[in-house]
Amino acid sequence: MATSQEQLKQRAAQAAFDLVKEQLPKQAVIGIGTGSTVNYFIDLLAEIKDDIDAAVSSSEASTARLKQHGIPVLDLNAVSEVPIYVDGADEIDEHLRMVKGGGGALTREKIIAAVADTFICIVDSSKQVGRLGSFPIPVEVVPMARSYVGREIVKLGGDPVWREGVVTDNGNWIIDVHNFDILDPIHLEQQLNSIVGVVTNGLFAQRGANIAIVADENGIQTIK
Ligand SMILES: O=C[C@H](O)[C@H](O)[C@H](O)COP(=O)(O)O
Repeated sequence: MATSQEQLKQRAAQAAFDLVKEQLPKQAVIGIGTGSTVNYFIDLLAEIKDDIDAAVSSSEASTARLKQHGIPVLDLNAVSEVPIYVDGADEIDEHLRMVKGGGGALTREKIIAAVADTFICIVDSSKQVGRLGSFPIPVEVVPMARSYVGREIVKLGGDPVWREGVVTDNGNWIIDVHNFDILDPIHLEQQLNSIVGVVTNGLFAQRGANIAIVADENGIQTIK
């Protein structure tokens, strides 16, 4: 019987958990991303909650799940070192650059990723792409700038679609940008960031992952 996508996500989370158990220093703070794949990881992390100091979390949803398991969550401002950050992705390429933010958590994710020494990305193989951009690029905007940012995105060649009704944990809105032809993800990430009113965007190219754990039908592939 074919392995379901949920089973693959679970396997990727298990492989990351095994790696974290081996590599995370005792009583360290671990960075936790957001999404259905990371949820499996959080559930496993509960097994070693006494061996870690606490977590820093990229969303209210992950914070709630961590706390349900009795894992303390610290404000990032109280933390100077995050040795390992574990998160999923919507797309990942061979250089471990990613598109993230399908769940709207991109800004806090990018902040924790910036602090972390090692970013471990956990995905099922459907997230692997030759070129980023089939998944629309999420852009978090200050609400009053939505239309302006949309017009600027059109000038860059993208088709902006407002994710109407969604408010991020930071009180902002999301624009999903379709049809970008992404030849240089780092350049586009910078261009999007330089539009006034943009808080952050879901291209994780300047700071990609250090390790990708990819689960497919045949097992686990670890890419560094
Ligand atoms: O905002 C959400 C995050 O960037 C997620 O890490 C990403 O959308 C992948 O989520 P999932 O593991 O549910 O596919």
